[in-house]
Amino acid sequence: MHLSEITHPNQLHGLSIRQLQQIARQIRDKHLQTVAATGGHLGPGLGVVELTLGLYQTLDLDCDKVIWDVGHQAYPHKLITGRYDNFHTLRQKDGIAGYLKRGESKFDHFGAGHASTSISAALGMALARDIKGEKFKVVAIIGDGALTGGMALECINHAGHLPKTNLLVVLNDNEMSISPNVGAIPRYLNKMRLSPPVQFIKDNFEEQVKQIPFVGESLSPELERIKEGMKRLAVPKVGAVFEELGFTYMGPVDGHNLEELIATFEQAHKMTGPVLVHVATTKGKGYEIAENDQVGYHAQNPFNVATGKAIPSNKPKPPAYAKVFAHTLVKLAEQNPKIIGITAAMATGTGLDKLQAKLPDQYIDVGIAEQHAVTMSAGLAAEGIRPVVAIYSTFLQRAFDQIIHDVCIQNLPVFFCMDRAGIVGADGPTHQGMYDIAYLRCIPNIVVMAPKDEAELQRMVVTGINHTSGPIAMRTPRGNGYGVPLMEEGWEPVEIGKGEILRNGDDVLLVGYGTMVYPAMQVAEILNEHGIQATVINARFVKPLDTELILPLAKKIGRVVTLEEGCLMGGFGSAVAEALLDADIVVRVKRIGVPDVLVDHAEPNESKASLGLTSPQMAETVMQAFFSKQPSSVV
Ligand SMILES: Cc1ncc(C[n+]2csc(CCOP(=O)(O)OP(=O)(O)O)c2C)c(N)n1
Ligand SMILES: CC(=O)[C@@H](O)[C@H](O)COP(=O)(O)O
Ligand SMILES: [Mg+2]
Repeated sequence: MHLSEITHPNQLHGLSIRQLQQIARQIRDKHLQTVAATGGHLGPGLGVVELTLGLYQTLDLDCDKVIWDVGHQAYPHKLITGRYDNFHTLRQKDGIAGYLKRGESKFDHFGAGHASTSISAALGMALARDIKGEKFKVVAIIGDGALTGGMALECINHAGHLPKTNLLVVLNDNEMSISPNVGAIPRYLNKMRLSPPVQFIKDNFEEQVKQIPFVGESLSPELERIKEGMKRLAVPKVGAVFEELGFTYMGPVDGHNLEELIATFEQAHKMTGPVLVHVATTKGKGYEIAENDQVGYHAQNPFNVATGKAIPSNKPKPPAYAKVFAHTLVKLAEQNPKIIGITAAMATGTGLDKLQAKLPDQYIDVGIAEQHAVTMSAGLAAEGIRPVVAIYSTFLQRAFDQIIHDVCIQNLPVFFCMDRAGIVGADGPTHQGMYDIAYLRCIPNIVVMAPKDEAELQRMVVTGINHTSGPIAMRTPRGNGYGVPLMEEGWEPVEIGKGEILRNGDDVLLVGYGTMVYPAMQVAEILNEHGIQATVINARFVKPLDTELILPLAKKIGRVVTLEEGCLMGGFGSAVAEALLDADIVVRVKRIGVPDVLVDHAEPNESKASLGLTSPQMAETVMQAFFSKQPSSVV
């Protein structure tokens, strides 16, 4: 059977190991060719091909439920659940999503994107099953990185207390998060992977049994079961933590050995209560370039399969915001040992790997633990350290209470640097940085700001580190800056609460925030072509808003447009409208931003066009709102 003929995972039932190995080869090839063409997550999925096939052969996916943690590794799952034919649309507008999505397939039992949710979701389904008196199996598949997330441990604590609730947790242990995994849990897992008793049993057991006179050969069919039993004898040393927490621990299992995987899962399904099968895999398995650079091939832009090199873009790009941020942070940290950069398992994405390389003593990776990162930073700040918490806008959502409870109520100087704020593109609705303006500006004591470009970013980093005594947050977008001239050092801080006028005009006031400032200037140019003159303000701060600058101009001009790359509900435009209301200034206000919708995966510019956020579209919006121009087709 060829992979392309599989539209239902139950078609794996009855296939021989050889047939499964053949399908595994086809999955790897399809996975590699597709990601090389579209970009996406490579290493994670290549590492779970046998795990997926082995597990699914032991399940009945007409009733059993599988919940993948994060879901970035679930491309093999997608390929055997009816999405082979349109897999080439991966992560493209209206195409296959990069994570599981309940609306995309009946086999996507639970969506994700953010880590550490799978066991909780699976336990919920298992409890529902038992309440309804149904009998399906529920399996959570979680990576060793995701296991460092608090939610996963909260659920292990809960599930381990439910000896009658059947739940299988498959731990996909490849010793990697995006970067090498960190913390005591991965260290413990590694000890289990390498534990002498298990190693001995794996390496010598079969040979030893076969040499037993008379019975040796006849035991072969039972070997797997006996071996598993022997390993369980070793369990007091191996898997003790999970056993003590109420789970039956099995493993570690070779995650690329189909026979071992199938035998183990079949054993696991016979057990009652919570069971954890520890599977040892290699991230990027089967593509040597990815195996040798597991960090670099966690995710990739389109690349050449033969060389592994990214497909060169036709024009050189300005530096990424993350790179500029990291350079500035390192420069400031070199002058002040109290500056500590903190990441939650996103060293490469935030650029903090540069700080780690240059000043390792001023760098902390807490694992996938955003809540812990924030409250730990509050502790650091309470003792006079300057913590710089670099967490993506979307992942910082995890720590909303910690920001209030541990940082802002205590008015501690923690600097939140939120990369990937705004529309991120292919990662889709779970990763869009839509809500940070709204979720931060409502908290007392915090300063909230956004640079108009990468040069202002450098100035704001200085402000955030050296010119505040309380909580402060800065948002920056995914991707590259505008290529504006950058200073190597000596950056002038921006004054808190102060915006700037970039252009004057009497017909309409355009107030831009962050990544919408340059577009606001483009809108002004388009309006100018229609004889409409705009004043453009770079607000710089949503909290405190520069009311001294904005309100008198609003009153004088009488027409106000706010522009933001974030949710309109409670966002920057709401802040300006509230300030006008509070000042009893009655003017017409048009807020431009992301309406109350989820923004699906697509190229950022495609998403902006869908949302009416391109500069021509925004100019049209302004003309329709204030200058009663008849709607025309916007090119
Ligand atoms: C809450 C949260 N923080 C950070 C991320 C970014 N992220 C995506 S995958 C990943 C590493 C996951 O490691 P693991 O679970 O071991 O899966 P692997 O990539 O090794 O297969 C991280 C940190 C995320 N998805 N969710
Ligand atoms: C799966 C996950 O959450 C990360 O790998 C994320 O996709 C990284 O996003 P960036 O590519 O924007 O760093
Ligand atoms: Mg991992």
